[in-house]
Amino acid sequence: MAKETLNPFEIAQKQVKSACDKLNADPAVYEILKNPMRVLEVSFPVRLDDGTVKTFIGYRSQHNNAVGPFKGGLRFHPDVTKDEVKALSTWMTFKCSVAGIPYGGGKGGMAIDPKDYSKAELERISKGFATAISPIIGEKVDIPAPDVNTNGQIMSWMVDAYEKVAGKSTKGVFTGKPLEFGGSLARTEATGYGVHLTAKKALTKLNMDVKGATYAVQGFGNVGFYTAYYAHKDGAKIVAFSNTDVAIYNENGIDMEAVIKDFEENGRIIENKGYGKDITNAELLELEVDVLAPCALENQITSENADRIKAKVITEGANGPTTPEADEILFKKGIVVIPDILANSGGVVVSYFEWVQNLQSYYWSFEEVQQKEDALLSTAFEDVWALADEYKVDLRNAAYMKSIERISKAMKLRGWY
Ligand SMILES: NC(=O)C1=CN([C@@H]2O[C@H](COP(=O)(O)OP(=O)(O)OC[C@H]3O[C@@H](n4cnc5c(N)ncnc54)[C@H](O)[C@@H]3O)[C@@H](O)[C@H]2O)C=CC1
Ligand SMILES: O=C(O)CCC(=O)C(=O)O
Repeated sequence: MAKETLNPFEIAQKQVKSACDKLNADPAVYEILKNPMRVLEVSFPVRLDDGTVKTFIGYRSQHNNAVGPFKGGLRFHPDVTKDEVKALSTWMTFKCSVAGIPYGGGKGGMAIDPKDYSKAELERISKGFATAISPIIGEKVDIPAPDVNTNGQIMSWMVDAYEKVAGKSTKGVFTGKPLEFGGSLARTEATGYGVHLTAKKALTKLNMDVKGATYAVQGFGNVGFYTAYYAHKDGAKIVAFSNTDVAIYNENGIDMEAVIKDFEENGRIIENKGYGKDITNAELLELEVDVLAPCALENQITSENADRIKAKVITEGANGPTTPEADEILFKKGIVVIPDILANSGGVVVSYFEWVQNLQSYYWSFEEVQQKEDALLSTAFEDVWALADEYKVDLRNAAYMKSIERISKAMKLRGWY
């Protein structure tokens, strides 16, 4: 057997190829979808607080815009590579399509750790990056948003830099903005809300009740926290969570009211304040739970550990946490994997709502946004579940198949093949 690849772009290509084959799609469809349409690498100088100048490298990958403008986040993380950004942009194309929103896929990033810089430096870096990619982004062209280690403040700096280049007010060029600056209610909560919503739907399909269902959540940032928050709200028992500082297990259920207070006060969980016993991140993945939610980074569930996973449902908050080899093992074990492009699509869905509100300059209530998110995700989940049933494939293949049907029609109508 060939050695398992952990290169996210090779993994993304494998996933697209697998679904194209299962659909018996015209060979031109994979030929077009296997590569991003454009990948921009930029290098720009920033003056640091000590007076020295440092050059930063950034990427923006635009995978496919047959359905609509490119859309997807910007990541600031030391491990960012061009191939990672290409993979993430590929996943965005299929994510937007499976959710039924009018976008293609894009993604960008820089290999930096924001913790290494002062707030003033981070502002100059963010504005420098936005200016450097400004020739290829725009409200109707490519609309970035937050991803790992980026947030509403960073989006606001980027809007400011972009508007200076564009010479006009155009807040809809970035989403994930703070409320006071054109953001949408329910965007902060949106991804985790959807990650839990899709898990709840899978539990129902398995005739299991969400009340009392046990959850383990790996990665406790924006996505992981709100996944646990909404699961807790629905009566589930959060037995474990982790981030880069802690990994905690409590078989009786973690005191979520205390954790929510801690998170809201500090922006993250820095230490284990008696929430349970310390475990490792690897142990968390292998716990006997009803729902496992990997909400951190890629390649967490591989052929190395897939056999030891005991969860009944895996809901992928993160992008790319499971390799294709692991998928096969999990499918054989009967574990339901709700793929990233479906499970975490709530974020881009509400980014879409933010963009629509920006274009109209008319803003909706929290409830209205969340109801609309619920409606889109529920339809997508049911469609993907039915397709998986029809073709006897896993939900990942089914989600790609549903997307490819839509994208290939748009490409055909445009005369691309
Ligand atoms: N923020 C959003 O709206 C969306 C995010 N995603 C994906 O969700 C994932 C998480 O993103 P965010 O929550 O936004 O980022 P974040 O920066 O808010 O949080 C990331 C969390 O993961 C933890 N983490 C990092 N490496 C880890 C490891 N090896 N083990 C355990 N924990 C680890 C960090 O400590 C932090 O708690 C990423 O894959 C991202 O692409 C997907 C869809 C939308
Ligand atoms: O909100 C968005 O536009 C993009 C979110 C994103 O980057 C993702 O879904 O991975």
